[in-house]
Amino acid sequence: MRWATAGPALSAVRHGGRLVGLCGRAAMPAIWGYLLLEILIGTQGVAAAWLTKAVIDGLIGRVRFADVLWPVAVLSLLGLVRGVAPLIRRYLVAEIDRRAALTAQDGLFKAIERFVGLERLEDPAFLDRLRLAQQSVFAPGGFLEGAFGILRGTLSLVGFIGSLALISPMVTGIVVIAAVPGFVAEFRVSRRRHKMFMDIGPAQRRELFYANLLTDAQAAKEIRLFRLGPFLRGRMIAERRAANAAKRRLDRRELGTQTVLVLLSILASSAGLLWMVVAAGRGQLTIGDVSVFIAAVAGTQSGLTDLIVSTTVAYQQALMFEHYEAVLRATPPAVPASAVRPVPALRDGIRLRDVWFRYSDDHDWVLRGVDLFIPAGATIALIGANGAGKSTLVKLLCRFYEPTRGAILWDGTDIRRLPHEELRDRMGAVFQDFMAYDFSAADNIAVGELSALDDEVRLREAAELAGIHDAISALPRGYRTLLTRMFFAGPGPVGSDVGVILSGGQWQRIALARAYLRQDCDVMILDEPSSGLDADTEHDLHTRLRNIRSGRTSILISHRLGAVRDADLIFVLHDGVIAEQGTHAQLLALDGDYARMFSLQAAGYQSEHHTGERVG
Ligand SMILES: Nc1ncnc2c1ncn2[C@@H]1O[C@H](COP(=O)(O)OP(=O)(O)OP(=O)(O)O)[C@@H](O)[C@H]1O
Repeated sequence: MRWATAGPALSAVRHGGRLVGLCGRAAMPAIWGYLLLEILIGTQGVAAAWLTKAVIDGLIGRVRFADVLWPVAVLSLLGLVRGVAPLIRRYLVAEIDRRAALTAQDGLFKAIERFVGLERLEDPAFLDRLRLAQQSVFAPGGFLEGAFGILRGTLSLVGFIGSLALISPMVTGIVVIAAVPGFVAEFRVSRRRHKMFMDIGPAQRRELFYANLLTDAQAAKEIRLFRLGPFLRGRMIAERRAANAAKRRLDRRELGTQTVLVLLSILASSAGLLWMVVAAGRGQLTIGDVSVFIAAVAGTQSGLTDLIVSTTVAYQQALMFEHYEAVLRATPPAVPASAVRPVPALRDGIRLRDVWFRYSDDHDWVLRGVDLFIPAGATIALIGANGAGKSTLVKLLCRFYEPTRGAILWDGTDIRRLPHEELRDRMGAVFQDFMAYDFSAADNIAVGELSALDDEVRLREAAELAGIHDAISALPRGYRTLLTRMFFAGPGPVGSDVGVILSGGQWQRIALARAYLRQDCDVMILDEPSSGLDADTEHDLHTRLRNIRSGRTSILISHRLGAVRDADLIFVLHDGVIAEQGTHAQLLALDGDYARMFSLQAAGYQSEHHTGERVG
């Protein structure tokens, strides 16, 4: 993967434009309001200083009461701006932040959906980047706050520096020059902080992993039985300590730099005030001038600090947004709906032509030139030892990975040339590691085919076929019962129902019900669909599947050879190639691996049967 390599400052400017664009798309009216307020806030300080001078000079010059009344009235109005504008600004900032973060988050997850396969989600470097990208959904709001802070600071500075320059160009020069090291130092710290966040990313992700593990109900059994708590907690704390050490180093450096800068700035303003006392003593300044001078020195200093802080915030957020942009760059572009051609129904069959596959260059080959043909309408079985590559092969069929060499042809067309979503729409599957979602029973079945989400009849039909309807009906809220104890079923804790936990076999039936929702699909993949089922249900499952799927293509993976013997074709995967293929009878006659495994399993059942008889 190629990440951006442009200089940080340049890329910050580039990202800045995009961040503002994103904020604009999310909350344009609020941005205009915010801008107006910043202009008001940025200019009111200078206006107040000059109005104060007018009042003081007017009073000393003994002008008419009416002549000082208008500056006093405007000063009161400015007081109102000073009091209320920051409150409204806070609301607008929060609103822009919320909206922009929502837009950014939506964009990020839409981009993640566009990944065709699983490789990225198994790449630690990408996952580190993704975590930072998730954090950077708040960057647009933060950047705008920084950018508008720069505007506010600049407006205020122009006014104060101008006022100061009118009274003493020399003092102005000293105060401004004293601020330059601050800018340089803050930029450096920002860059270091950004790099530090990238460096500690993996440690933070591991810490989160341990923290989640320690509170995960599923992991709790082993954690308690094997007394893993202190061990995992120790690792979690070690990761946190490592991250803390990196943060502490930077904080100390920042503390030192900032202390020096503050001293420099105090020195500059003290020099200015000293000059003012001398000049006022010589009668070169009026009392009004003195009041403007004092306000201008303070205003210039706070304006410069504001400017430095705002620039740093904007810069940091822009750097942070690089992660967001990098994830978006890594995703394939969205395909316009008009350009998508539907995948035609399978007529002839699926052919794997000399398929080689390994998960990455660092991994061994899993498949080493697999050639096989799955005729349309046939039930084929895939068998082989643990790790032989059976699940990998079906993952390739679903385009979760691409073959490293060779091709998979859908009626003669390379599946890489077919739109992956349409291809997957033609498939149903029960994966070996199917998901148990923390949803209701209805939702857990409907995930197999979302068009059935609110269709109780279809959901019930699928559940009946999978033999789980009765169990679901008996739950406290039937199909609406949550199949988790992570959440409340109702809106709040008091009086709300909590969910239930299903058994492993019941979950397997839920997964089957999902697949039944797609019973009309072209290709059904069943990867160990019956491993958790009792003997009766397993038999029932295979009979039902045979009847429902009769005439449709099915791929069955199972270690229980009794379950696959009725398949039209059985493929034995060994050492990354198809070592044997044929019907059950043909493979028994061949007397190879299949025959050996089958007799071994059959002998196991036989001996148990005999042992049982003896005991009985
Ligand atoms: N995502 C992955 N990344 C790297 N290696 C993987 C990945 N998934 C599987 N493997 C490796 O690929 C090989 C084949 O695994 P696969 O799950 O396809 O085997 P299988 O035949 O389905 O095994 P089983 O009968 O145990 O389910 C194994 O050596 C496994 O370690």
